[in-house]
Amino acid sequence: MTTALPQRRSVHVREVEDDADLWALPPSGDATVSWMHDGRGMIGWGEAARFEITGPGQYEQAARAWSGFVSLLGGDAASAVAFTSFSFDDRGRSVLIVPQVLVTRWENRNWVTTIGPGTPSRHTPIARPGRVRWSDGALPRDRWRGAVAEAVRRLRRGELDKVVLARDLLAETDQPLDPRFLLRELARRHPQCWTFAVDGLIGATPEMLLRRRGDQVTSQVLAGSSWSGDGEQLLASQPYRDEHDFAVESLLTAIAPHCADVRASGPSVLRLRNIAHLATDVSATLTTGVDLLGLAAAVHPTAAVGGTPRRAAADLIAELEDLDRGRYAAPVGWLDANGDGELGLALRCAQLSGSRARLFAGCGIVAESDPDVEVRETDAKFAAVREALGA
Ligand SMILES: C=C(O[C@H]1C=CC=C(C(=O)O)[C@@H]1O)C(=O)O
Repeated sequence: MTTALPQRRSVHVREVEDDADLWALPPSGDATVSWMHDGRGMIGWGEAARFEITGPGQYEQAARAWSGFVSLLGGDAASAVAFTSFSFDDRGRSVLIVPQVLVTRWENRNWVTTIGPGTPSRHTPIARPGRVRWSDGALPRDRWRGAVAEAVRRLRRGELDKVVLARDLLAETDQPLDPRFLLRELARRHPQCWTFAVDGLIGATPEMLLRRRGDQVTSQVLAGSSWSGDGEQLLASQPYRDEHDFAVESLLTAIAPHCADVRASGPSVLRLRNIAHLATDVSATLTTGVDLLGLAAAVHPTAAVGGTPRRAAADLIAELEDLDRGRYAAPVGWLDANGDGELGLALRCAQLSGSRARLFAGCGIVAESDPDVEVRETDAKFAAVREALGA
């Protein structure tokens, strides 16, 4: 684990009357973090602390790092928040960032929390990316279609029940990418989604993996998608319902040891700008006192991003996908000093680096899946970031 954890820090909270463009508040795109949903949420900048975590046990390592920082803050910890984004698996790097300045917007009121003295930095205007050039990622479209066809063969042979395969797409822009630009465009187009930014991973995810408030846990499982029509046809399709049920079942099984009074209601249809999903709402009461990160360790990867059985799906993904998922499709969000917070799945997102963006999109595959339909489903999922980049 690498850490930037300076001396004891103090926290200041004040309310500001300001309905300025929230996305223009960070002085630059670098080190901007966000978690916004329908005009509410948090945006921050600067780093009061940063933890980078690698290897096995990333959730436990992150929990230790965060509780160490919280005890350093002492009585001030109540208003501190960390933004986090996990690696999809143990091979990657997870990150936990405590912003120096945090603006929380709720019911049209803004609170600003500052940790430490804050370093004044020059404000740069939000920059547009200019022209965008597109190229293939790890697998060109037709080879990825072939990978899906092979997965379907294995599913039909009964080797597993469901697998989620993903592909990437590369964008190169005239100007260095400004995360604030992409965030603003995503938030404008996808108010129902959580517009997130952590360490250059930027997106607008529709999927709330886990929300913990005291002993209450909620989740909304998404799986089974349609980009045409109003999505009602998903409810009538047994393969889509099966694809969905595997994802719900994986979440329910993983939280069961920690919870009582588990309720699942669905599926219903969640209609988004470019796509519709089957959605099931889950709520439960915690009985073991496990914190948000402990729950994430238990549930990730659900079959919305991995598959069923989990081990067989992981093996098939490694064999067929040919992709480093990085932090795509893993938990992303925020946590507080009480172990409460929200973690979505990092979907409809891109990893930014200078003038380059790597976009990710995946699909749940079952024995009845049609590879051509799955390719078009990834196109519909890429559209969230593609449209925002091209704005
Ligand atoms: C893996 C992705 O979506 C998941 C979430 C909703 C619907 C999904 C689907 O229908 O395949 C996926 O399980 C993605 O957007 O990259």
